[in-house]
Amino acid sequence: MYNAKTQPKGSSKVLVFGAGNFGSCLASHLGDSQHDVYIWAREERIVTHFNKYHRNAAYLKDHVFPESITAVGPALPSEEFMEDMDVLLFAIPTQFLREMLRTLRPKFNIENMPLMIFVNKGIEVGSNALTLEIITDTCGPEVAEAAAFISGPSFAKEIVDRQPTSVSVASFTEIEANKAATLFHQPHFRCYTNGDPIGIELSGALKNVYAIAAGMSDGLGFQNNTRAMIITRGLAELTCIGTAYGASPLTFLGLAGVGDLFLTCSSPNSRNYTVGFRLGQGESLDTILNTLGSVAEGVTTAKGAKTIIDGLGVSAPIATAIYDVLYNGKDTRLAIRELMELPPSKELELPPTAGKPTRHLLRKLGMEVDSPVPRWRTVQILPGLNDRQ
Ligand SMILES: NC(=O)C1=CN([C@@H]2O[C@H](COP(=O)(O)OP(=O)(O)OC[C@H]3O[C@@H](n4cnc5c(N)ncnc54)[C@H](O)[C@@H]3O)[C@@H](O)[C@H]2O)C=CC1
Ligand SMILES: O=C(CO)COP(=O)(O)O
Repeated sequence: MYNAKTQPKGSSKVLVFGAGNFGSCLASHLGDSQHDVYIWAREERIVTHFNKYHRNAAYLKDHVFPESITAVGPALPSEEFMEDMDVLLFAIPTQFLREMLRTLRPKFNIENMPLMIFVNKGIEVGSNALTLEIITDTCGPEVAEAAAFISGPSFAKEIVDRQPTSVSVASFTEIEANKAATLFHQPHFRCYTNGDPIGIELSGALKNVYAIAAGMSDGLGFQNNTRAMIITRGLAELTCIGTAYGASPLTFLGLAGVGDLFLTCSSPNSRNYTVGFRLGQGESLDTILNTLGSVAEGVTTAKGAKTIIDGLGVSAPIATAIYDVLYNGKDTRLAIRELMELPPSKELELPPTAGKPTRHLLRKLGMEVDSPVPRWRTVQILPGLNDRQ
């Protein structure tokens, strides 16, 4: 029977999966706050180099990590090692997460589960699943219900430079969101909790598609008016898609929604913006992806987003145009022209919150489907859930 491990009052033992930009950055942030941190990398050379020099040989190369952090891998950690952890933090791109969780699941002691935190921002290709569904399929509904999701305007490089930063921390289970927020909260890193993990996940995944659009516009030479239009109309699309999906429209006004949308649509430090910029400048998608050196989740997420948009029957012309540019060879300048030539329409018309995908997901999770918008309240009436420590 599922049981969440009691979290210690002071320092926690944290195992971070993924030694890319964001996994390394979060390991550094937690290591800085006196937590006992381990980082798993799948490349032997990264593990060896990290433990010798306290630097990551492939990502955030200029950063010196706290000496307290230990790199492990490339073999996956043992059952005993993971059971000893208070927190398992996943910073793995969405497309690889299912395989990773499937491999790890037999090593979990479900009766003594560490807090599980996920920071990836994407939709799985093929299944169109959010991370919540991937966790449900691989680890079971109780693990998914207790999982926490961190999202918001947070470039890895700026976090390690201790730039003041804020994020949303969401879970269906309030107590777990609070635990994750407490773990990360620092004077330079504020955490706000949120009870709509589906809305938070959709925000993080879809903003990447709009970041490609904004970059593309800049790459084509359009200026500030155009970028502001894309950000604002992107927010309207994001809110319509999310509301029809069954999330709270208010979630999209938060850090993970408009906050991250604004950040990634307006900075060349965003990989998704960069993909769009280079497309606008005339490079091919293959060349860009072969030389980017890091993941841009918006490229794969555009596929799932298109299927979700079509399935919900909502109007999302920008996301659809990006899908056509990426996968149907549509010319970037033509895409912008066609968007501009659309007939006038109402500025914001929220679809009725049918929430079919959310209802499907909640049923899979074994949760009550009494409201189209999931809230902590819904979770709290389930017997026993509040008793979890
Ligand atoms: N970099 C950033 O500022 C932020 C990134 N994120 C999200 O965090 C997630 C990870 O992003 P980054 O660390 O930036 O990506 P990255 O491209 O810097 O690193 C990717 C990591 O995934 C690992 N990886 C690649 N293939 C794998 C596989 N088959 N199995 C397991 N691991 C594999 C790589 O070894 C590497 O450690 C993404 O979903 C991203 O959207 C979220 C917030 C900020
Ligand atoms: O999500 C991010 C910052 O919040 C990082 O964006 P990119 O993946 O586009 O670099």
